[in-house]
Amino acid sequence: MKKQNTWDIIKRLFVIGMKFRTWFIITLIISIFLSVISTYRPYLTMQIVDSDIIKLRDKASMMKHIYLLIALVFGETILNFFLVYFSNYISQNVIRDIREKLYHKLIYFKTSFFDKTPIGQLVTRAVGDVETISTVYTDGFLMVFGDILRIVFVLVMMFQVDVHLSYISLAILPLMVVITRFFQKKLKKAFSDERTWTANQNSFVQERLSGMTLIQVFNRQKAEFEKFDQINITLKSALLRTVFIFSLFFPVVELISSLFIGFVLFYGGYITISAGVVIAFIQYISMLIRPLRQIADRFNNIQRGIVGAERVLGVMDEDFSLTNNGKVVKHQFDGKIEFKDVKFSYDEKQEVLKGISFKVNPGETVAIVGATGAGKSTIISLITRLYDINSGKILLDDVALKDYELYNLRSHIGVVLQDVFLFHGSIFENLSFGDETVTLEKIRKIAKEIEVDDFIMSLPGGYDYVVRERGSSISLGQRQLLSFLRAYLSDPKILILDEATSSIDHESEKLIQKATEKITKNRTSIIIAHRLSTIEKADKIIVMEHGKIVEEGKHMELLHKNGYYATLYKAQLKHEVEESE
Ligand SMILES: Nc1ncnc2c1ncn2[C@@H]1O[C@H](COP(=O)(O)OP(=O)(O)OP(=O)(O)O)[C@@H](O)[C@H]1O
Repeated sequence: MKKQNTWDIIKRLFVIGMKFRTWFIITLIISIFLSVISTYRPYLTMQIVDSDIIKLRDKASMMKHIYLLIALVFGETILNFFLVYFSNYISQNVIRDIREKLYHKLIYFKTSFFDKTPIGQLVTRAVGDVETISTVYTDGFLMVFGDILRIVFVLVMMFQVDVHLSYISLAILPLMVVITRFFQKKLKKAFSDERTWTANQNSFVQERLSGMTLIQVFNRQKAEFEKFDQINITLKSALLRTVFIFSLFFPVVELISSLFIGFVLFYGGYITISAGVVIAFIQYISMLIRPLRQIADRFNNIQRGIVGAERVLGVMDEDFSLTNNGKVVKHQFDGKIEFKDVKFSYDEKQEVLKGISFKVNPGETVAIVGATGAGKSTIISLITRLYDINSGKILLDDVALKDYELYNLRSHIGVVLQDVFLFHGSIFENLSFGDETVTLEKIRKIAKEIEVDDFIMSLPGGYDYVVRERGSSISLGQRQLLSFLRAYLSDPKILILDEATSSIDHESEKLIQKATEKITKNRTSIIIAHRLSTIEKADKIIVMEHGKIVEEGKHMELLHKNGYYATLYKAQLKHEVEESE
């Protein structure tokens, strides 16, 4: 993430906020009115005390001024309400926009970005950090403008009331500026630490909650708790540092304010200034300190918002989306796939595919087998263009994969991934997956074809049955069946099936076998095979080892060869026999 200049961030946030310029202007006008009204109040009080009460003893004039004072107080209250409401209205709209843009950006990022970035960190960016940006608007531009305006008006009024006292009071300004700057610097670092450790904690908790079963079966609760505790302690220290700075700042400001008021009282008594002037000045000093302190306070919040904005804008500035320069758009594919000397690595360290070449003719079913880590699933990721290859060529119907428009390409490929992912929601929602053209009737028709309708209907509520997060409320086999149905629904020309390695119950296994036969018919299918039945019936078997193809052919041919495949097959067969005993 690039480091950004604070002013650049402020400028960018200002530009984003300008979308709501009408509200900005309305709030600005309210702010001006408020400054005028509030600074006129002490002046009026002075008039009531000095002129109406002490000098003239004019009851009628006093009542007139008191009514005006009451009107001003009410007016101020109403305007304050609108000021707070409108500035929050602007900020909530702005952050809604930012959230939308960020999420939009994220869902188009390429897979490698998510490989490298902890999900918890992204959750912090998308939720917590965005939230802090709102303070830039609620406490930011408009409020600071209002505060500055109030300071100017207060100074003008002070000079109207008493020039000498005004000069004395002016000394407060540089003092406050120095103190504020000092605390501000300390706070910037504290905020940054605070956000970093919040993100760390989020990522840790998110990951551990996802892997809770693992933690529990391995009895790692204590060790994991200790790790969490360590992060928690650091986060607490970071938060306490912020609190410490704040706790010191406010009493110091209060102290200065009290000292100045005391001095005005002393000076007023000493050179016998009128009571009204003293009363007005006491109010003016508070009115001067309040915006000064608020500005400091607001700057702190703005600072926090800017730190958040820096992180959020940083993610938004990154361009991690997969290049989609392909122009070829097809409505119909034959389904011929060809790999020509494809080399690929996830990172610079290790080449995962070391020159893979094979061909799948339209309508064929090809099984890919090999030991774990051989690179089988990687082939799937490359066909679906989750990653781009380093060298070589992948052709689909004789056109290079990257020459196809990406979303058009993916719309013709159906995928059943090894790790079936279901979202929290009904079975129907999981199957239609946001495609509004998919109706329940259509789903049921297809489900019947691959014989999974009965199983779905046997769940409480049938297609309305709500699957818990990640599909944890249904069995692995059932999840796979749903995943089959999801892939089959779009009637893809190419089907890619990454069979789960984990064994599943006999009933689901049978259903999956039947479904596989059905859905691979009349379409090009690539199956990362772990089951013997799939392997035997395949038109071709590709055997992989350490990122290379070591054998290729039909089941019987490969068995007769008595090479790597035969060894793998026999090992699997033995395993299956042992399991069934
Ligand atoms: N996202 C990733 N980032 C970095 N390396 C990866 C990533 N995914 C896989 N690898 C590495 O690439 C190699 C091939 O992995 P791949 O998942 O393709 O193997 P596989 O043959 O499908 O294994 P399995 O049968 O266990 O699924 C492995 O060494 C693995 O560690």
